[in-house]
Amino acid sequence: MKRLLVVGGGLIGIRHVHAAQAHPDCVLVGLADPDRSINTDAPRFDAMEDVDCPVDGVIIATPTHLHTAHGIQAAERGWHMLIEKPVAGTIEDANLLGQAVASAQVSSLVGHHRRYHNLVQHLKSVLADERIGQVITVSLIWAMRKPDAYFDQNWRTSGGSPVMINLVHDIDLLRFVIGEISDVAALRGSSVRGSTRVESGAVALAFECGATGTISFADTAPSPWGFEAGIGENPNIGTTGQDMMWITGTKGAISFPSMTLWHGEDWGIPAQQIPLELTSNPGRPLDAQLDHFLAVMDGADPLTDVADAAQTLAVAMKIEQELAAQKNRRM
Ligand SMILES: NC(=O)C1=CN([C@@H]2O[C@H](COP(=O)(O)OP(=O)(O)OC[C@H]3O[C@@H](n4cnc5c(N)ncnc54)[C@H](OP(=O)(O)O)[C@@H]3O)[C@@H](O)[C@H]2O)C=CC1
Ligand SMILES: O=C1CO[C@H](CO)[C@@H](O)[C@@H]1O
Repeated sequence: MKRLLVVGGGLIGIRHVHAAQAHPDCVLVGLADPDRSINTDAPRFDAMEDVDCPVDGVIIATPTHLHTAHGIQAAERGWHMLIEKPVAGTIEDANLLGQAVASAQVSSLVGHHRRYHNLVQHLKSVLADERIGQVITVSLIWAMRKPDAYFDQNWRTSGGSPVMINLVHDIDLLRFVIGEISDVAALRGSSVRGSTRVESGAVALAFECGATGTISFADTAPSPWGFEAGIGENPNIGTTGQDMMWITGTKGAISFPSMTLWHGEDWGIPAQQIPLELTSNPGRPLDAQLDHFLAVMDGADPLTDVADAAQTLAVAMKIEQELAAQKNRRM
């Protein structure tokens, strides 16, 4: 039975608390968070430093800029760690964390939980099996309207760019199913809320395999299109079941998450829809991620560790830097 600690009990941390409490192979030793108003029956600590009981692994779900400090502390105490995404607030911080993990010889896993969704894994194998030939293009939309309160007087007020909070998931998804990203360019959208942070924009991507892609994103536009809306994986976000990603290749195309597969020839012949057998969903990605974290603590290879997640972060940071250098476009 693995002893788990959760640090940070906000929007995602409390979901980790519930997942750990429900898991038969681990016991939650506590939640460390200074906010005593959090509604939980887990044993409480005000800070990670106060934890005085044995711990095997920690889930770090604090604001992004604190991941490195908490991760280094965990490594020094010999605890394996699951760190929420993005792995750190800067590349320098990610490298420091990577060094601490390596020198303490503990395992790390980063919370890019979409990798555990069975449809994502199915898409990865469809592309790897070249069911659409060689990937040529990908178009992805992530657009939702987050409530104003989400950004009100907290760490997201100025640091809450959807690139670091949300696109980092999409970037990781693209790396996972298509391959490494070699180049990016980005344009900043208009500010609707009047904030200084990025709110929306457009990104162009080049992949090492030769494919190119685009991402349109906004946290100011209520829309049916986005991973969470399409998949229904986040209890706070309404599900529409609509596609949010369209991939073309030399032999056909596929849209996601409907996994609608098309085969085509030349322009005179309409593309044909090909039935694809889908396996039933084995469970929620956050639970599957926890299963994997427990295995990683026993020596399994992590699906994405600090070093791998730092590559996703590097792409997000490059986009963020390009956008930060541009003025808000006016409506
Ligand atoms: N994988 C996923 O689907 C998701 C991942 N995330 C990631 O998780 C992280 C947290 O995001 P989110 O849950 O939205 O943020 P929240 O602000 O909702 O939660 C963060 C919590 O950490 C607490 N906290 C702050 N400082 C400390 C500290 N030193 N020690 C212990 N606890 C502390 C905060 O307390 P207080 O409010 O009092 O400051 C708050 O309760 C981010 O990196 C984010 O990108 C977020 C959402 C979903
Ligand atoms: O990491 C995340 C943070 O923002 C979104 C909404 O709060 C989540 O769905 C997402 O997975």
